[in-house]
Amino acid sequence: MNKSIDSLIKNNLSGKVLEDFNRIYYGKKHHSVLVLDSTNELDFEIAGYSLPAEKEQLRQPRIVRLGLIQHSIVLTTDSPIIDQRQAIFDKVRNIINAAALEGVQILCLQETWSMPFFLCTKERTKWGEFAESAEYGPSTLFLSELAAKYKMVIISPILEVDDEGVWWNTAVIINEKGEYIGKHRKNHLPSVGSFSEMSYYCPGNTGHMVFDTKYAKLAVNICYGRHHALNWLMFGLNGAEIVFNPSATISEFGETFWGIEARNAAIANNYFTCSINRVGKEEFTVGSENNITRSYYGSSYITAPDGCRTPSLSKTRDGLLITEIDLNMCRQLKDQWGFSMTSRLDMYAENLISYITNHCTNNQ
Ligand SMILES: NC(=O)NCCC(=O)O
Repeated sequence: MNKSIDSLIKNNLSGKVLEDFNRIYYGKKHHSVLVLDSTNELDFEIAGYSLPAEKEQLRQPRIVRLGLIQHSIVLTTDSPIIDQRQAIFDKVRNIINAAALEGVQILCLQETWSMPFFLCTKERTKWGEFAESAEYGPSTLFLSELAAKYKMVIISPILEVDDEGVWWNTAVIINEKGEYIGKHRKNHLPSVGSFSEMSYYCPGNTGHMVFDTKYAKLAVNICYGRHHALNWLMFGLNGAEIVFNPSATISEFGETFWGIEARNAAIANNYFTCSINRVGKEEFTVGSENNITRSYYGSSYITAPDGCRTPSLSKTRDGLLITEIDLNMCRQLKDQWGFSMTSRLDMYAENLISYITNHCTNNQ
């Protein structure tokens, strides 16, 4: 089924019933739709919302415009690597230009955006030239120019190869001057079904970094890390106001979880979460005749600390989701719920140490 729940609801409910559904499912504030300047003849979906905070007497709103891009690959995966990458660059440049027109200040791309997700083929050598330097690779250089041109912070998840030739699943952070300011490497690697990424790279060694950018304190939780609640927790403890979850996942793996895990993390950690999933079909020929086909379901969306969320982008189309948020909401929800006071971290730390000690001892 290629219809998202959002489109099914919009096309089958109306009036008071639709209003009640929206209030309960999305939360009270989500439907403030942004008026967009972009023209209609774009060849991708574009949608804009706002997730406002309560007005305060002493603090001005801290309004930031976020942009999430989901896109398919352009050429077939047996095309020359340089052509595949350039075709994706050309598509993404077009969408970033539209994001700039709409005033996007922080933009996030999907997991390993500048290549097909060949990590399902169990092959390495054939695809090795997609791996690139985090600081100086073609994807970083391409986006740095756009970041400086549009004064946009850009999060660029890529396949990194470091100076020792080791691969990592890495999100590069580029600031609004087009400067490389750091990277986060994927903490949790899947070994489930056709997702067996441990044969490609190591679990990340950058911990839970939070990047204090011009517009917000942000962190990145790459794809499979969304299933690990403590992964989300640590970004929050380190001060993140927005956590981006660039992903590449298919319906067979937890599409029912997709709208739950990042939304729950936003509520539990009093920050915004941004869920970006790859979209479109990708076909690989492995060996002489084995073909692998995968379809990614997009459905990117954003959740606020109060649990209100935007509708998802399409399950099948390239898309740009623009959302205007007020970062004051993070503190407002911290004050309202007092999770940092009631969290009992010392108790959990003690119990975790004891579990690990006993568990590891038993396993030796
Ligand atoms: N890229 C990735 O980590 N996919 C794992 C499958 C999932 O967690 O949905």
